[in-house]
This record gives sequence, structure tokens and C-alpha cells, in this order.
Amino acid sequence: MARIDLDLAHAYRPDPKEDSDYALLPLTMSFEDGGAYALLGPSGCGKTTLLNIVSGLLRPSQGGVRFDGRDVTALTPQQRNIAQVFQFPVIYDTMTVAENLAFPLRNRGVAKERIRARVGRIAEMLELSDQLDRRASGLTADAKQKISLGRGLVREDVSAVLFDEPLTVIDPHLKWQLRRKLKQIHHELKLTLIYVTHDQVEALTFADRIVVMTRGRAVQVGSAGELFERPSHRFVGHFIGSPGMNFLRAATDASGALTLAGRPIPGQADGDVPGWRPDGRLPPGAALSLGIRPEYVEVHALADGGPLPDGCVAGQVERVQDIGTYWLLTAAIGGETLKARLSAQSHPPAVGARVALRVLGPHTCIYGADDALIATAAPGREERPDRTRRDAEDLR
Ligand SMILES: Nc1ncnc2c1ncn2[C@@H]1O[C@H](COP(=O)(O)OP(=O)(O)OP(=O)(O)O)[C@@H](O)[C@H]1O
Repeated sequence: MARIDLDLAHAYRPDPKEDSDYALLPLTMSFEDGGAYALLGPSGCGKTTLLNIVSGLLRPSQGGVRFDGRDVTALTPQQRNIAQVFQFPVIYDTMTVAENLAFPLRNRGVAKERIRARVGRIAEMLELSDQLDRRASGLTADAKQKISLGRGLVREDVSAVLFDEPLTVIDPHLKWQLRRKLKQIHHELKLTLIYVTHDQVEALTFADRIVVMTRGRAVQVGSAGELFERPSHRFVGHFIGSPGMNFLRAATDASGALTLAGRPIPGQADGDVPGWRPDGRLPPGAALSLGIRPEYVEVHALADGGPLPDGCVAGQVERVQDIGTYWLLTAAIGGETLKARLSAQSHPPAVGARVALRVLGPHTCIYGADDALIATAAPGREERPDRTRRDAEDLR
């Protein structure tokens, strides 16, 4: 196993000038020895490029790669001692399942007894034990991909195992089982795993740390809880969660108090809003964006002409959807919309009702004009770090 350090950029075209010429903009990042990582982002954001640079299939146009401090930039995947699992099964049809699993070990001259033990263990983990003597040619695509996963995991001496969307061909139910299985296998084998996916549920279930990428940039590296609670960039807030984070156009007045549509959000002067006190002074007179996840928006009835509760904005209910495990309420606030996830046991307000929506609280995030996080609630606020993993379960 190895610690992997990257300090690089990559452009497929020669002589890159603008950001858009780069598949990967300059980045510095480390994968800790024995960690389970996911590279997550939409199509074309640079995930495969990054994975291929780690494996040695691609040489970065700038900078380099270090394994345990050693410069491996010019080395091949074999020399780097990398195992890879691709989208589609790479196995030998004429061999049995056991022979396929044993292949990477036999290639390296591992002793027979050791091979038998390791193949037995991997087959057991992947529930392939009863198929070990079957010829691979007769197996389903799912079973073949399981063998590919097994071949990737069978060697104990690899620097890292890299997965490029390995569950694409897998049937949805089995996909769910395998995601959990891989997590369990990581805990047992303690291999460094890097897993490319565009599916947030897959990333959040599998990885301890997730690298969120967009347009050639790694915008945040964090645990599921960190990405959910404190997205460091608006893209992360939007991409993680179902639905993603709400963003409202906001500003600060001369004293640094937050305003929406030119009106101060009530309660800030006294610090009365429950759980809300920014962890730094907000710049006065700035154009900002207020981010709050649908899970954390509180919805209260609002009497005509009645005062707005602290930390709230006024809105009108546009839509209420029954999602099964929760209600999804959409409210109009001036020209913008805000979504709130309400408990399935609650009685949501009717469409057309005027409501107060609490947007300031312990989970509010404030973003600057460049979409980067500039403030959250100061410590001491209520934390719900397990939320994302639970949400990932809801989505499956
Ligand atoms: N061999 C190549 N030559 C030129 N451009 C490439 C090459 N491979 C990828 N690109 C471009 O580099 C950018 C990043 O591609 P990459 O395949 O790394 O993204 P990705 O996030 O893995 O996408 P996907 O999920 O669709 O595989 C894209 O704009 C893509 O068109």
C-alpha cells in the first residue's frame, strides 16, 4: 500500500492557455495509505483523466505523481504496482472462476498454498465460493464483473486498487449489495482504494473521503458529513443531496447584516436566530448567496400581516409532493424558489398558503460571488454528521 501525492495539471492539447484547455486544472492532493476514496462528478469533469494519471496509463502534461515520496511519474501501471477494475469485465472465458482469481497471483510467482488461501478468502467475500470450479464463459455479466472485482482485490502487495465505474453493468439490486460489500472488504483488507463514479449514492456509501470534481477542478475533498454540512463551493451543495442545497440571492447591508430582496432577515441584530451566528464578520455591502439544505428549512404558518419569526423569510407554497419517506414542499420567495423536506408524519401546509421559512440557523452556509464558502454558523451549533449517509440509504 502507498500514500499517493499529486501535484499536477493535465491538458490533452499542446500549449494550453485558458482554463477550458485543461482536462485537469492545477491540483495538489494526497490519498492516504489504506484510505477509501471516491472521485465524484458529472460526465467530462476529469475523473478518468485523474485516475489514469494515478495508474500510470497517462502521463500528466505538468507536474508529477509520488508514491510514498518516490517520484513515479514516468513509471507504467505494472511498475507502480497498481491493480485496476474497469467498467466492463476483463476476464479469461476459458479459465474457471478460481483460475481467473488466481491469475494476478500466479503471474507474480506466489506460492500455491498462499494462492489457494487468498482466492478462497476473496471468493467468500464476493460470494463466489460455490462457483469457483465453473468456467467463466457460462456466467452472467454480473458474475463476470464480480470476478473482475475479485481480480482487482486479490493481491495484497499492490500500491492501490483503482475502480473506474465498476458497477455500471451490474443489475440494480446486486449493485446495492456490492457497494456495501466493497465497503466491508475495504475494512477487512485495508487496501488503498480509489473509485470513480458520477453517482453520489455510490460515492457516499463506499468512500471515507470523496473528491468532488467539476470542470477539471477538485472543488472539495471531504467525508460525506463534511460535504453535506459545509459544502466549500456552491457546486458541491448543488451536486450532493436530493434535492441539492437551496441558494438564495442575498446581500449584506453596511453593518454586515444579511438581507434578502433588500430587507434584513429579522433577528440578526440581537443574535436571536436559534443557532445562527456567522463564524466570521460578513463583508458589508457584498453580493452573496445564502445556502440551506431542504432538510434544514423550517416551515411555519404565517398569519396575514403577522410578524416574521426570527431568521425567516416569507413565501408562498407552490407545490407539495409526497415522496414516500418525506414531503417535498416548494415555496416561491419573490422570484426565487426554496425547497423544504418535511417529515412524512407532518401535516404540510396547503398549496397557496403563506408561510415563514427559516433560512438562518445552525446549518446555513454563506457563499461569496466566486461561489466559495465564506461563512457558516459558529461552533456550538447542532451537528448532524450522519445525515448524508442516511440520505444515501433513502435514495437507493
Ligand atoms: N484522449 C483524450 N483526448 C482529448 N480529450 C480528452 C481525452 N480524454 C478525455 N478528454 C477530455 O477531457 C475532459 C475530461 O474527460 P474525462 O474522461 O477525464 O472525464 P470524466 O469525468 O471521466 O467523464 P466520464 O464520466 O464521461 O467518463 C473532457 O472534456 C474530455 O472530453
